[in-house]
Order: sequence, then C-alpha cells, then structure tokens
Amino acid sequence: MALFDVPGWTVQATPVAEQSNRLSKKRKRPSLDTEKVQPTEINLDKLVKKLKGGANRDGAKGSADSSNVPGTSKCMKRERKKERDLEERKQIISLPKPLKRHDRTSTSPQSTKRLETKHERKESSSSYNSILGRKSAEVAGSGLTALQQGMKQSLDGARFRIINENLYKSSSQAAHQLMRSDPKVFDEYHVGFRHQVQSWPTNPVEHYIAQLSNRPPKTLVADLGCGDAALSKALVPKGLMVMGFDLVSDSAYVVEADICHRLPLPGSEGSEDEKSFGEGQIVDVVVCALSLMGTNWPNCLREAWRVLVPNGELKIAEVTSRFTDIEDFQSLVTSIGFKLSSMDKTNTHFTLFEFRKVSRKCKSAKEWAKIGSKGSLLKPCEYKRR
Ligand SMILES: C[S@@+](CC[C@H](N)C(=O)[O-])C[C@H]1O[C@@H](n2cnc3c(N)ncnc32)[C@H](O)[C@@H]1O
Repeated sequence: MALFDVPGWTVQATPVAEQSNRLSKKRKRPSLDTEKVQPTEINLDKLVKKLKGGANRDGAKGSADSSNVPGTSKCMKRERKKERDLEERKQIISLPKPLKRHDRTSTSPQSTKRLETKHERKESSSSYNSILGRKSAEVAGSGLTALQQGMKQSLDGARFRIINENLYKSSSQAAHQLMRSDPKVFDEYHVGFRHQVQSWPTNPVEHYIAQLSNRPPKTLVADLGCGDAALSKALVPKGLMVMGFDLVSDSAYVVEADICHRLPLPGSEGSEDEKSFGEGQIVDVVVCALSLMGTNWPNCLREAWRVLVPNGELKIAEVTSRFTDIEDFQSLVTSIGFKLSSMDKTNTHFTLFEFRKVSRKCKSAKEWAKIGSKGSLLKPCEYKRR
C-alpha cells in the first residue's frame, strides 16, 4: 500500500532498503511504471540541455549559449574556423618531414623535394643577402651609415687641415720626415686636397696641361711637388717628357725628392765666372703648382734655376691670399736668377707667374742664407672647414 499518493509520484510502504534493492533490480529491466514515472518534461529537458550545452558533434562539452545552436551566426563562424583549422592541419601533415642524416644523399622523391626546398631556401637567403648588400652599398659604398659617413667626412676634413697646416708651417725636411714615417699622411692629404680643388672654378694644373700640350715632343718638364702627377699623366701620352717630384712616390710618374733640398737631376750651381752658365742643365720647363709649401720654399726656386737650361721657363701658381707683398715676392725670384715674363691675376683664387732663367753672379753663403730666410713672404694657406 502506498503511504501517500502524488500524481506521477508514488512512495511505497516497503522499507527503504528493500525498496532500493528492488529498485536496483528494476533498473536492469525498467518497468512500465518507471517509464511512466519519466515524464515527457524530462525528455524535453534533455533535449534543451543538448541544444544549449550538451555534448556537441565532436563530443566536446560546449557552453550553454547560442554559439552552439546550429544555424546561428556564431555557430557558423565556429564551423568555418573549424574548417580552416582542419585545412591547416592537412597542410602541416603534407609538409615533408625533416630528413634524417642517412636520407640526405638519397635520391628518393621525398629527398629530391627536400633538396629543392633547401635550394629554394638558399636562393631566397642569397637574394635576401644581395638586397641587404645593395641597401648597405646604397647607404655608404663603404659599409657606413649616412651619419657615420658625415662624421667620417668631418674627421677627414679636420685631418686634411692639420696635415696642410703642418706642411706650410714646417721646413721641407720635417715634412719629408713626416711623410716617410707614415705614407698614409700623403694619401690623406691628397684626398682632402682633391676635395678642395672640386670647389675651385679652375685648377692651375688644368691650365698648365692646356698650355704645354702644344710644345714640341721631347720637351723636358720638371713638375716640382707634383701630387698625384696629373701633369705627367696628361702630357706624357702627347710625347712630352715629364718628371714629377714629390715627398712620396705613389706611382711610376713620381720620383721621391725634397724639392727644397736637392733634386736628383744634373745642373750647375752657376759659376764664379759666367762661362759655365748652362752647363749640364737639361730641363726646359719647371712647374711649381701650389707647391711652395715648406718654410724654406725659396730653396726650391734655387734648385729650379740649377736644373733649367738657359732661358728655361719657370711657371709658378700660388694662392693669391698667400702673398704678403707680391712685389717683394717677384723681387726675391728675380734675385735667384729669373726674369718675370708675365703675371696673371685674373683668376679669383690663384696668381700665375711666368719667369725665364737668366744668368746670375755667383752668390755667397751669406747671400743665400738671406734669400732662404724670406719664406715669410708667403703666408700658410689655410683651408676653411667644409
Ligand atoms: C697643394 S699640392 C699640389 C699638387 C699638384 N701640383 C697640383 O697642383 O695638383 C702641393 C704638393 O707639393 C708637395 N710638396 C710640398 N713641399 C714639398 C717638398 N719640399 N718636396 C716635394 N714635394 C713637396 C706636396 O706633397 C703636395 O703634393
């Protein structure tokens, strides 16, 4: 007999233990009663649970929101994502596996494919490097960034000005010593000098090249302080004989010599009497283009006189601002044994002089010392900061 009756729910009068035994037995073979006890509401509940958050298609538990409801936009997005994931997984699976050591020499299709991949990778890395190379070359040409390049230019400019000042303010012997101890100084000076020359309207060397180009072949020219031997390089192919002298010889065109000390050329010091004037002298033209630098520069003109043939030409180009008194300068050159032929002051930067060698009386050591002490007639040439 039931203790009480509730529609759809019955509590039997049998003891709980007995009842539970009976129930467990019943569970194995559900009775019609139980079927009746499971109301349709419970099935609906199950369905709602399934729809809202029950097991999804993959068996994973979903959350009880509308993203799992088929047909909703969130659900469609999830589906699409799943499809994409699946595609990606498929691609990963189809990628060749890394070769084992023993596979590397194999010619199996997989290894060929792998080698191609490696080749492609090598190609792409080499093109990457070449792009990188091109880029850095664009920046500096020397592997420097624009900022580093600017700093290097400033340093080079400063170094050029220091060397330049040294050359003008010291004797030729000291300058020669400096260049000998470190020939790099010569290169540094000339890189800076060439840079300066670019900003000038004309260059004395260009003027002399044009002027001497029509001279007869075998004319012997001595270029004193020739620098990078521009005169030799231009005139030798035209049949002239040009000998360049400088503190450093960096090419076959240049002979190392201190032009203010002793040129390695035959000549005559002049004589007590005028008879030996012209003996042993072989040079037709002497060029001093911006090369009267050391404080003892008058000795260079003395050497020019020694090596020149009688009536030989002396051409001097100097920066106009260097002259303290241009007439005193002319007088000094004349006192060494020259006669002024012409002076050209038309250039904004330089003054060009043409002299001819004339005979002179032999000078005493005291007279030469006095001439030698006139170096201050030319001021040092100081270049501005670039
Ligand atoms: C301003 S550069 C001119 C170079 C060249 N003449 C030109 O016009 O292109 C002056 C040159 O004279 C050289 N020089 C100065 N004093 C010298 C000396 N005592 N002996 C040899 N060369 C000298 C320097 O080394 C430098 O090359």
